Amino acid sequence: MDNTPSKATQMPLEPNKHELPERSKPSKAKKEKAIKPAKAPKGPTPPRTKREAAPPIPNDPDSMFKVGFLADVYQERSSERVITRFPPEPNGYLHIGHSKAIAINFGFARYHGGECYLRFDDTNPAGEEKEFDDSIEETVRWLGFTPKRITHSSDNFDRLYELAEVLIQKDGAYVCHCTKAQIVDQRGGGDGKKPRYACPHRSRPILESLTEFRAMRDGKYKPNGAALRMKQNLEDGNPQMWDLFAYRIPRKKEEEADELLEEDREDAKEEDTKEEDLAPHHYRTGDKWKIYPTYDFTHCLCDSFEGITHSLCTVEFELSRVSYEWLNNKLVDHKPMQREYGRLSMSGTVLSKRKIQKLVQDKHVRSWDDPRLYTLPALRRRGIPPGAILSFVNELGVTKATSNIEIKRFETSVRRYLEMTVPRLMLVLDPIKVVIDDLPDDHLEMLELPFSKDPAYGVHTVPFTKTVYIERSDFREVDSPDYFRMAPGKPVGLMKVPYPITATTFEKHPESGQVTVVHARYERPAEGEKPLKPKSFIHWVASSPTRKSPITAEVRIINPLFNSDNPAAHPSGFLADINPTSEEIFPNAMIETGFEEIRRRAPWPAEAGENGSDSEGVVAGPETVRFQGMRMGYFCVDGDSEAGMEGVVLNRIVSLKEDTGKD
Ligand SMILES: Nc1ncnc2c1ncn2[C@@H]1O[C@H](COP(=O)(O)OP(=O)(O)OP(=O)(O)O)[C@@H](O)[C@H]1O
Ligand SMILES: NC(=O)CC[C@H](N)C(=O)O
Repeated sequence: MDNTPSKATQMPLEPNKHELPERSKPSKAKKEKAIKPAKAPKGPTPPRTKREAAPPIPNDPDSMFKVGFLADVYQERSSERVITRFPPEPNGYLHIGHSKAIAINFGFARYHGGECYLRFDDTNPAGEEKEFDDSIEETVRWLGFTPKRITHSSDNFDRLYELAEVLIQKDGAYVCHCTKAQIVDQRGGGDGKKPRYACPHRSRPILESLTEFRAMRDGKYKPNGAALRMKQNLEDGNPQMWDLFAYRIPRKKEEEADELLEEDREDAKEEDTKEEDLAPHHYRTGDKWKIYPTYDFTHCLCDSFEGITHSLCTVEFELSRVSYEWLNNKLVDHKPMQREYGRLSMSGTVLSKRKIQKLVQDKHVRSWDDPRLYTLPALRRRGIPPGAILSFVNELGVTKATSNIEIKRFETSVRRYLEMTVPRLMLVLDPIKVVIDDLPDDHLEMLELPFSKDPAYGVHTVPFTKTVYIERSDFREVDSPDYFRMAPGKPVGLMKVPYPITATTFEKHPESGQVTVVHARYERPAEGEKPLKPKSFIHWVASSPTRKSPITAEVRIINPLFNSDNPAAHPSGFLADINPTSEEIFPNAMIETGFEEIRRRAPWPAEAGENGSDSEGVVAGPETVRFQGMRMGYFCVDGDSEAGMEGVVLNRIVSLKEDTGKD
C-alpha cells in the first residue's frame, strides 16, 4: 500500500501527522541629542534607529489565562482539578512556536493550581531519538516549568493494542488492505467531491479482522500491506470521520512530504526502496512492535489514561476533535476536553526540521543551536532569557488565530525585557587606540560606574589610563559642524571620565590607510576655569595591564539569516534567500573589567529555569552571562568561549532600541 501523504482536510488517508501534512499547519540623552548619524568610516556604527513602536508589555504575566480564549476554555470545565499535557514528538529540537504550546499547557495548569505532564508523543519510530527527548525536557525546564510527570505514548503500547482489539470486537474497526489510490477513491477522490463509498473490507467479519490484526502484529504483512481502520461515519462531512487509520505497519524510513526538500525527495525515495521492508526500530520499545498506533488512535486515549482535563492543541487539530471524542466515547470512561488555539509562526525564518537540517548540513549555520536560528536551543544560546520568551508569548495573547510574527517584533519584545533586567558595561567592538599624550605614562584613576539605572545593581570600578580604546566608528579624520563625536580639534566626553578629550593628530597604516592611533589632549581645566562641556559622550575601555584591562573578545553580531520575510517562497528555494552577512564577526573587541563581576554573578538577575543549583532548573550555561554593552546592544557569552578571561566569545543578543549615547 502506498503511503504517500495526502490532503488531510479532504482525505484523511493516514492519520499519523507525518502522513497527513494537510491536517496541517496553515501554509505555514542625558540623552545625547546632539549625536546625529554620521558618515562613519568602516566598522560598526552604534545603532541609531528610532524607537520602535511596540505594544505595551502586559504587567501581568498571567494575563493570557485571565481573559479571552483560555479563560473561556477554563470556564467550560472548571469543576475538576486541571491536568494538562505538552505532547511533543521527540523527532527534533523545539522551536519558538513550541514556546507558545509550553506556556499555554504548563501555564494554564499552574495558573489553575493543577499539573502539567510532559508527554513524548513517540508513535512514529522513524526519526524519533533519545537525544531529542533529552533536549526537549531540558528546554521545558529552561523555560522554568517542571513537568509533574514525564510520560511517553509508548508507555501505553500494550494497553493501546488491547483497546484496538476491543474496538474490533465492538465492530468499531477493521483490517484493510487497500492501496492508497483505492482509499482516496473511497473517500470521494482527491478533492473529496465524488461520492464516498465503503472499503470492501469494512464489512468483513469481526473475527477475521481480529485474526488479521494479530497477523499484522506478528509480522505477516510488509510495511503498508495492511492497516487497522476505524469504522467511523462516511456520511459525516468531516473527513476525520472517514475511517481513519488506527494502526499501521510503517516503513523504516518515513517521508515527511510536507517538509521534504526537492533534492531530498529523490534520496528519500531511493532509501525507501532499499529499506522498505525493514521494520523501524523504536528508540524505547526497540523491535518489539511491527505495528504502530496512529496519532488519531493514540492521542485521545493517552489523554484519557493520564486523566487530562483540558487537551490544548493547535487549530489544525480542530477537525480531529470529532474523531478524538468519537474514539474516547467508544473505549474509555474519562473524557478529556480538546480545545484548539492559534499557532505561533515567525516570518523571516524557517522552522521546519528538514530545512534547518539542510542549513546545518550545508554549513550555512554551525548547528541546530546556531543563534541565527529560531529553535529554542538556538534562542537560548543567543542569550535570550527564558523570561523574555514567556513575556513575548503572553504579550501576543491567545486566540484561535495564527500569530504570524516578524522577527523585528520578537526582538523588540526581547530588547524591552533586557532593558529592564541586565547589567551594563562598556564594550568596544572595533577598537581604535587613543593615546592621551598629556597624561603621565603611569596614570591610573579608578572610576565608578553603575551597573544599571537601578541602584540595586550596585557599582563597579574601571581603570582610566593614558591609553584607551574607542569605537572606530566614533572617530572621523575630518570634522564637520554636524558631527559630535571624536574628530581633530573637537572635545568629546568619555563616559564617566571627569573631563573630555580632544583629538590632536592621528597615525595611519602606510598600506591600508586605516587610522591606527589617535593622539588626544586631556581637557583638565586650569584653576578657576570652567570645564569644557562636550556635546557627546562615547564609550571606551582603558589599557591597564595591572588591572587586566581590557578583556579581549570575539563578538558575533547576529543578523537575520534570510533576506526576505518568506524564505520558503523564494523561486530558487529558501537557500537562495540566505543573507550573506547574517553573522558579522568582530575578532578584536574589548570589554571593560566589570565583565568579570557579571560573569561571576551570572545568571544576574536569576531567571526561572536558569537556577543551576536547583535540581529542577537547568545548569546555568555561558549564555546566562548577559549585559548591555552601552550604545552597542545586548550581549551574552557563547559556549565557544574558553573557561577563563582569555578567548571570550560573545553573541549580540539584540541591538539597542535607542539612538547612541544613552547612558
Ligand atoms: N508553531 C506552533 N505554535 C504553537 N504550538 C505549536 C507550534 N508547533 C507545534 N505546536 C504544539 O506543540 C505541541 C508539540 O508539537 P510537536 O513537536 O509534536 O508538533 P509539530 O507540529 O510536529 O511541530 P513542528 O513544527 O516541529 O513540526 C503540539 O501540541 C503542537 O500543536
Ligand atoms: N494534540 C496535539 O497537541 C498534537 C501533538 C502531536 N505530537 C503533534 O503532532 O503535533
